[in-house]
Amino acid sequence: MKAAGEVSELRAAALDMRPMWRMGLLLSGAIGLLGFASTVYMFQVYGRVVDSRSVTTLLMLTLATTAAFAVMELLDKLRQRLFWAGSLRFDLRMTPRVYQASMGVLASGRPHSTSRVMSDMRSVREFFVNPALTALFELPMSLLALVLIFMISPVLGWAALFGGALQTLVAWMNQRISRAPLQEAQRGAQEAHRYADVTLRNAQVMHSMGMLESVLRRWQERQSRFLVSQARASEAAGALTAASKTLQQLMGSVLLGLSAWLLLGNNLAGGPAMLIISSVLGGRMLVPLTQLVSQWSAIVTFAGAFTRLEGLLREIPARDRSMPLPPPKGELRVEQLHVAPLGLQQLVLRGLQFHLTPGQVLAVVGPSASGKTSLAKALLGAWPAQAGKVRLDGVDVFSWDKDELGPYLGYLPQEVELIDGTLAENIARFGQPDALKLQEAAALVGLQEFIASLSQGYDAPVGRDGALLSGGQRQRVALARALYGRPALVVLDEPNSSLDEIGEAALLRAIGVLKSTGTTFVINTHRTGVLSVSDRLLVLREGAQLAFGPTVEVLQKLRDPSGAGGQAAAPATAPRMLQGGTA
Ligand SMILES: Nc1ncnc2c1ncn2[C@@H]1O[C@H](COP(=O)(O)OP(=O)(O)OP(=O)(O)O)[C@@H](O)[C@H]1O
Repeated sequence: MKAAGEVSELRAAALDMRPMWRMGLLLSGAIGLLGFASTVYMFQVYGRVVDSRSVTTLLMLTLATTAAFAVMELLDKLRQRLFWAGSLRFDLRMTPRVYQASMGVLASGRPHSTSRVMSDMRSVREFFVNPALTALFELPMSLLALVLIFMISPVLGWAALFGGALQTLVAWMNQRISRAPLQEAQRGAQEAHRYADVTLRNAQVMHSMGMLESVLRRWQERQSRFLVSQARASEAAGALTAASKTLQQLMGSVLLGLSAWLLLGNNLAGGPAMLIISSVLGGRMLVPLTQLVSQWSAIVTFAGAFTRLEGLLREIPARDRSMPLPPPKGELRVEQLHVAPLGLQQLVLRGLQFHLTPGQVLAVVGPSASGKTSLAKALLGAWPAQAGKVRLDGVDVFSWDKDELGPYLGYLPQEVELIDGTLAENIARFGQPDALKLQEAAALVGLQEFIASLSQGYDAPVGRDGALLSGGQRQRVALARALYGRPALVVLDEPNSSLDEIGEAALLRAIGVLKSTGTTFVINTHRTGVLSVSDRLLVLREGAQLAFGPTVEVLQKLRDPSGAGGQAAAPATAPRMLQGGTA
């Protein structure tokens, strides 16, 4: 929860641009004042020129007014540029942070649309250059116009104020009427977006199993729901936008009529010129309000996007970069760890407690859904602990800055994800590839021959999601990425699921090599091969720690809880235990 009075990151970023807002206000003031040039011109023509009948005066006044309009145009362009630059600055500052938060939610496995988040970011960025924002900056000029009308005649002033109140009422009604359909349209858009995202990710499965048509039908249903509510929302907002424009025009005529009436009764100071001036001022006064009404859907879209982004950033807080920590050595301590998936309350791990020294290999076993992947996510700091801690060299991994900690961690997820790019880029985690480290990682997982056989070698593309590689090759590349640079802690989630015998032998060899140089391993597995290189064994069941200790001892205990059996029989129990049995 956000503490009372605490400013959200987005608001803070906008507030940090105070000089730009101030300049925007100043420019809007100047533009607004110059906008009165036509009124002044009119006043002067009716007064000075008509009285003096001087063509020179008329010419000079015309020139001065034209110059005023030229300057106004220039200032308007300047203001546009200022807000464009502001939107760019805001975007450059906040997009990486929003992207990181979005990735954080994605990593948690929750349904989430990054493209929706990016479209929210675009809505916020584009609001900087929306006429509604300019209208907000021009509101002080409305006030000035009102004061001038009051100065001409209080009767006109009150009439203008009444018009302003009516226009505000229209804006309020607009907000009331269009809020629900606009929100519904936004929700619909979000749902259609998310659905499109998910289906795009699963295009291969859909295509090969002929699911395309039914999926398309479902998407169309969502899309048409969104389009209908959008049309409803625009219709609701549109009706009042027309009313607001009519009101603005009517205002000019009402003030003109009232001024004429005042003039007939000799109650209008300034004479006939004031007829036109008050009418023009009345119209001008309502311009920003009309603009706000006509841009209402943009305002609602902006507000919705802003609130959603604030929620996202609150959920995935920025990590503290203030104190760089020394590189970890790989001492892993898990203390009374309770974990729930990111954003949820339901615990999937309860009370885990173990300790690994640098260079130790831990095998984590347990039946499906016992919490192995959840533990991997918690160890990497992707899921926060609800209670307890995961400490790497004594430091809580969740609060450790990911960019700082990342190079010291290796992770092979259960579902291998490669990124469109070259082999070198993927293995080197898209950083500046180091030739020696690349070769070492490739050799460790037995990939060097395959890479040498490629005409482009390390520069060969892997394709989208690694589509140009076989399943086993993808897993080896991902494994090489996890081992690149000899991280202090490597977490492997089912590393041998797509490996053949040679691949598995290479994996066990790689673990042996890096273990001897101090890398700590945590390996989730359903297969027994890994047990031959593991020092410790953790058995999970339904999110709880069933056993932890030296591999042979745990196996022994599981086989013979009374402690009567011999050690030699232990490995034979492994296959059953990996399926979820305890003996
Ligand atoms: N993102 C999530 N949201 C909600 N529940 C989740 C999420 N991820 C996992 N779970 C739940 O957490 C529990 C443990 O899942 P986990 O993936 O950690 O098991 P596992 O031991 O790795 O299973 P497997 O061997 O099948 O991969 C399951 O009951 C699962 O439903």
